[in-house]
Amino acid sequence: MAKIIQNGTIVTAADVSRADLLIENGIVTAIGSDLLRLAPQAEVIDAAGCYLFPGGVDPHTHLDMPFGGTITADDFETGTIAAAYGGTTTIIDFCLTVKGKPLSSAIRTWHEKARAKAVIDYGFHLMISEITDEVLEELPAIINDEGITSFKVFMAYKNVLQADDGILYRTLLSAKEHGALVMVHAENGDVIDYLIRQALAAGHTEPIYHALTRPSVLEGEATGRAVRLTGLADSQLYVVHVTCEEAVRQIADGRLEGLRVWGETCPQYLLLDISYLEKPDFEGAKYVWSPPLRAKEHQEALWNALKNGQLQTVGSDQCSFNFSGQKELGLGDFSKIPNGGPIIEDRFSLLYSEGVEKGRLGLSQFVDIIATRAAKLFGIFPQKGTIAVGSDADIVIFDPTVKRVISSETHHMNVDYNPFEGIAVTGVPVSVLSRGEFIIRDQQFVGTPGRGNYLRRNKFGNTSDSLSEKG
Ligand SMILES: NC(=O)NCCC(=O)O
Ligand SMILES: [Zn+2]
Ligand SMILES: [Zn+2]
Repeated sequence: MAKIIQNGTIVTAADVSRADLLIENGIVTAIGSDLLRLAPQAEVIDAAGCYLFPGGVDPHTHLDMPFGGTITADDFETGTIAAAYGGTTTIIDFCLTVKGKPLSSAIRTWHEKARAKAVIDYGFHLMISEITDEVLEELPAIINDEGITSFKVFMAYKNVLQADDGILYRTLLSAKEHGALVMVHAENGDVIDYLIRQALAAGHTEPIYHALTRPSVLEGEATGRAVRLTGLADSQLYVVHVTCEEAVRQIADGRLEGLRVWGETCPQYLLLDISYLEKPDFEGAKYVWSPPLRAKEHQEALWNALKNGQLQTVGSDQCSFNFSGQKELGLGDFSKIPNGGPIIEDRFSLLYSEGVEKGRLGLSQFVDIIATRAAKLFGIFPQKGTIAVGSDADIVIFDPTVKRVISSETHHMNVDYNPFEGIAVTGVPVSVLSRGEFIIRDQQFVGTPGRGNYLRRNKFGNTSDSLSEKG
């Protein structure tokens, strides 16, 4: 049945306007006033006092993923339900390949994990565990047949996932040739490996040593190396989970020179700092991410970089492990703490509350960062990431006046803690539509697992928007 959303304020990355929306067959078909003229039978939804945002696009999630000897606590069902509660209607999840096996078998596995469970639409990046000649040969088919047009290469996690510079360079060349975007985890894995072994040999086993063995200079160095290799290959690069001023500077310098380089940060790096890793009773393990949380002054650098466009997106890097039984695998050895945390639900609200409410970001800038830019970079715009005639009706009806306090007692992620426990946020996604269907209505989940569609993404540079993607 057609729907009309009335009396809301529509916010896109381009403008803010008071207008009504007509939704038919899952698509926005008109924006304006007096829309009942066009669809007299439509269900009318009153959004007075609310913003209408495009559904969030989270470009960085790890659901149902084996990592560090365990498997993430959230799968495609719990993870996407939590995402929906939080105002995110599209995710791009990392399909982890298996060493020695064809890429296509990992992709099959990821489809099986997602198909019957996802409640929102989803695409895949490929997270390549080992890049060999065979893997490089397989990439063009993955891009063309699967619509997977971005690959993550690791410069860290030595002896597990790390690729060397030659491999990164060849991946950049292949991406340029076939129309893909290379994503990079930029930390100097060789030096980190040495520092970890030194720390453990000296008997330093606590969570704080996770951060102390991964100093920001090693993220800056690796980021600079990746940016320079991208320039040499005349390719395109997206640096995931940027945490520090040194890395921002490398990305900004590359962009100033006209290189096709973009950067993502995450809520944890904007809001939490290294002191959290020193919490007693091993609680610091809850705050173990790679790269790690940094000294507080880096937060200002990241906010400024978002504001002035040096960084373009905020991903959740959702990668949840329970404290009990999972993070605890690192008791007695910080290097065995599974990396990552549960953020998929709170990414949208945290960025609104800490960004827009606190005057760090404008409304349209918020939409660009939370939805539009990722949709453009990853080849799903304008189907996703905006409110426009012809776009999917993925809409968040957002009340900017309601306040709530984040807590694991009330969150919907399948995990026993929340890293933002006790933080108050202003603004709540009251109702969320995905392709015109309510999946959250009045803060209650009303969707169905399995309704989410797989998104076959456009090649990099294949839409007018990613071609002109400079800003
Ligand atoms: N970021 C993190 O700590 N965990 C997830 C895996 C990754 O993105 O490197
Ligand atoms: Zn990473
Ligand atoms: Zn990640």
